[in-house]
Parts: sequence; structure tokens; C-alpha cells
Amino acid sequence: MTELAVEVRGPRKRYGEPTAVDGLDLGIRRGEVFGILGPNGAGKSTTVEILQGHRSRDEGTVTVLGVDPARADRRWRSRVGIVWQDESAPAELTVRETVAHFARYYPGPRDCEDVIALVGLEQKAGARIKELSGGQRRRLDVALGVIGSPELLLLDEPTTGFDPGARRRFWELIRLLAREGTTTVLTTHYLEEAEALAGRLAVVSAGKVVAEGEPAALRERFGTHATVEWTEPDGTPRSERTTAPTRTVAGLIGRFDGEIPGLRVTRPTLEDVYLRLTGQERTR
Ligand SMILES: Nc1ncnc2c1ncn2[C@@H]1O[C@H](COP(=O)(O)OP(=O)(O)OP(=O)(O)O)[C@@H](O)[C@H]1O
Repeated sequence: MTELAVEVRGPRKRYGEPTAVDGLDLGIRRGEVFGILGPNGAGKSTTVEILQGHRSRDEGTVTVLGVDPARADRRWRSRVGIVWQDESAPAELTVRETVAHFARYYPGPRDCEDVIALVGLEQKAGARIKELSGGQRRRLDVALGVIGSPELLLLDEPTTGFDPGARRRFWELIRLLAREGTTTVLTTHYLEEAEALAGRLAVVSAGKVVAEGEPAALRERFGTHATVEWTEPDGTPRSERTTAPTRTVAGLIGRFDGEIPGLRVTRPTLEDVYLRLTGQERTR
């Protein structure tokens, strides 16, 4: 059996111009949490939908848990957990009824009450779906994605609308599932989420992968410039972008007698690297 849970080679999907997915190659290992980052319209949802078997592709080979999702059967579906961008669970059912209803589709589901607690909906277990807030609805979507004990979770912007506490709880859930061996693929616009959760990331832009690797390695590879900031004796704030911040600081030490006012050395964040890779770099 292949070590890769997801293998995508040369996929293309065109709705018109430009091509939505244009050779967005991915190799996602079993058991890893893999993040897909990219600006609006980069092709993330289209890719996740192709992996889920819910969108056709024009070209390329796609293998998910050893199967082409375009030809997947019910057994394959029970091994894959999906969090839809807009779930359409019946509004009149309660949270508990909905989770129990979805659990029946799977051969080895998790315990319903456990899952409700894992997404923090214990207090709302008896509430009807139509009475939930947007963030609570989204938490229910996540519960429905994990209820079947999937081998692979495919999550498209799972934490949109989550408050910070719910987001942290979600991170804990993904880590718990990862410890159990679940592979997770998630798209997100939250850079700190990608950094906190993903062992590896792909940054996509215009339907292609523009960089891939561990978050720290991406920062190292693409975020080569640090910024050194200080204040001149006349009060003028200064900053310098440099690949050799130690040398800049050494120069300042030579010029200043004692403490350098306002000295700060900042390394690029994942966000800086992301903005640079996707052509949205700010000028500091
Ligand atoms: N059903 C569709 N019909 C026509 N064009 C589509 C359709 N779905 C997506 N597209 C186009 O394909 C491109 C990629 O869209 P996609 O939804 O995959 O991007 P995304 O990276 O998920 O963006 P976002 O961050 O906004 O969710 C966009 O230009 C979008 O307008």
C-alpha cells in the first residue's frame, strides 16, 4: 500500500479563464496534517472538492486512499470525513439527533456524545440546528466530518466563524485525531492556524503550488530578510531589511555609545513569507 494518503499529479480544472487548477501537484503522507494556503480564487476549494470526488477534473491523476475519487464507492466514502463549506443538515433536528443520524452512515463511528463534547457543543446538544449561531453551526459541521472515524479528513476552511476558544478546541481535536493516525488536509486563511497545526504546507497561487514544506522551513527558505529597527539620537526612526542582521547590529553598536534606542530585530513571519510567495507583499 502506498505511503501517500493523497497523490495528485498534473490536475487541471478549467471553468473559463484563468484555469482554476493548473497542475497543482500534491503528495500527502499518511498520518500528517497538511495545510493548503492561498489567496481567494487560488483553487483551494476546487482542489479539495476534486479530492472529495465532488468535482470532476479535466486532466491529471488523483489518488486518495488508493482510489480515484472520481470513481469512488460507498466504502471509500465511509473512510473519508468531509466538512462542507455549507452543510445542509435538516434545520428541525437537534444537534444530538443530527450527529446520531450521520453516525449511522459509517461502519465504526465515534461516540456521538464524545464528538459533541469535542467540538464544544455539549450545552447545545438538545438545541435545533436552526437555533444555532453561525460559529456553532460550523462546529456541528466539524462534528459531522469526524463522526465516522475517518482515515482521512478533508476540511475546507473548517474554522471560519469560530471564536478564538472554538478555534483552539478545534486545533486540539485535529491533534487528537493525528495522534490516532488520521490524515488531515485543510485549507485555511489563518496563517497562525496553518503554523500551529500543519506538519507541512502548500502555498498555492493561480492554481499552482508555489511553495511546499514545513512551516519553519518555508520561513527559512523564503523569509531570508530580517528587519532591524532603531532610533537615531535625533529621534528619527530607522529600519533596514537585511540578510545579515547581526552585521547591522554590530555596526550600530560601533556608532552608539551604550544602549541603542528602540532596537528591534524581527524575523519574517509565515504571513510575510506567504504574502511574498503569493505576490501580495507589503512594504514595511
Ligand atoms: N462552479 C464554478 N464555476 C465557475 N468558476 C468557478 C466555479 N468554482 C470556482 N470557480 C473559479 O475557479 C477559481 C478557483 O476557485 P476556488 O473556489 O477553488 O478558490 P479558493 O482558493 O478556494 O478561494 P477562496 O479562498 O475564496 O475560497 C476562481 O477563479 C473561481 O472564480
